[in-house]
Amino acid sequence: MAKNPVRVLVTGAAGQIGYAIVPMIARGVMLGPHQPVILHMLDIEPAAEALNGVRMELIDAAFPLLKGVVATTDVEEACKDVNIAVMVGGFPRKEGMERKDVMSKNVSIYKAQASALEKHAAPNCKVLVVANPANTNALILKEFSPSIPEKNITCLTRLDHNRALGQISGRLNVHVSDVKNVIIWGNHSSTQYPDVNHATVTTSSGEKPVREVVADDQWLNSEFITTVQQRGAAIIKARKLSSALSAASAACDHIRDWVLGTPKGSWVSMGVYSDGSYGIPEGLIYSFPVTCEKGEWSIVKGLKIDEFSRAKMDATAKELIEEKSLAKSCLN
Ligand SMILES: NC(=O)C1=CN([C@@H]2O[C@H](COP(=O)(O)OP(=O)(O)OC[C@H]3O[C@@H](n4cnc5c(N)ncnc54)[C@H](O)[C@@H]3O)[C@@H](O)[C@H]2O)C=CC1
Ligand SMILES: O=C([O-])CC(=O)C(=O)O
Repeated sequence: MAKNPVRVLVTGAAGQIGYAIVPMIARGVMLGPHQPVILHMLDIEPAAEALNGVRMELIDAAFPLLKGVVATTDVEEACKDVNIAVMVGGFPRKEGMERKDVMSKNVSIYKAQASALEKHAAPNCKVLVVANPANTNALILKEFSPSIPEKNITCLTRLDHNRALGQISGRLNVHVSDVKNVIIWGNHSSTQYPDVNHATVTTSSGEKPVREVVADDQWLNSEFITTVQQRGAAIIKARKLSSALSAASAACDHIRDWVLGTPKGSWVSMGVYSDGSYGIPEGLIYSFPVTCEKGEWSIVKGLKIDEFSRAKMDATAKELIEEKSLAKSCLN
């Protein structure tokens, strides 16, 4: 029997990430090759003509899975009955800025869009916030949409997770798919902590700890971490624009694994509402290792945390607490 289409909202759809992600969604990269979709695209009035151009291109691409397109500048219309909301709309940072520098512009957008989602989205809509500062925007969205279950509001740290996998696979000269279970802890910012202490690599003699195979703690504890933390800035420096194809691809990975499940024996990183696991204060959207099954994520429990990791996990939590109060002051 033909499956009912899933309605997927992309905000900021006329922007760079929007332009990269909508064809991925329409081709089944996000929800699988047998799941029809209806795309809802939102942007603001100055981008209306460009948004219409994207709509025309989607028609011209004749995607078999694409059963409809809503392209609008009306947030209420955009949110109507959506099952998945990918929140990309906002202002990207430019060279020399930290992600929290776009805070005042972006948190007010997330406050406003929270109520539209709450009123109009389908029950159990899954929300992924991509726009920066991603964790804090997601927290604001959560606070202003009290009827959306907190488990349904997440932010994107999968790009950082994938960047970490990329760095390890490059260093070991192995396929990226042979490396798994890195962790991004904390904020999607330069304080994030990319942790390889539980990561493994598949070798000809079986699965081995990444730390043992890399055999260079000095590199793993310094250059590897800063490369992942600063990768967004390096892309901005090179492209004069922030990451878009990798961000779009990571957003598809995030939703796909959340909806369809993570492979047995592996986890991914997602920014989720802290339940106090690993001593991280509740009331923050913090990136944890998670597994997903039947459309629900769960934090991987019981991993051993050494002193080095503890300090880094606490430092990024501290930054999120500061961002939270800065965000609240921007909204006053
Ligand atoms: N979490 C992550 O891993 C990543 C996050 N980002 C963030 O994603 C966001 C989007 O990046 P780009 O696509 O490169 O930016 P962009 O500037 O190309 O596109 C953003 C779009 O959002 C639209 N927009 C602005 N206000 C809006 C509103 N109130 N409602 C709907 N749409 C609105 C703009 O008109 C524009 O078309 C930025 O905040 C960027 O920093 C970027 C890369 C990775
Ligand atoms: O760095 C930025 O501002 C864009 C972003 O979030 C990333 O590439 O990780």
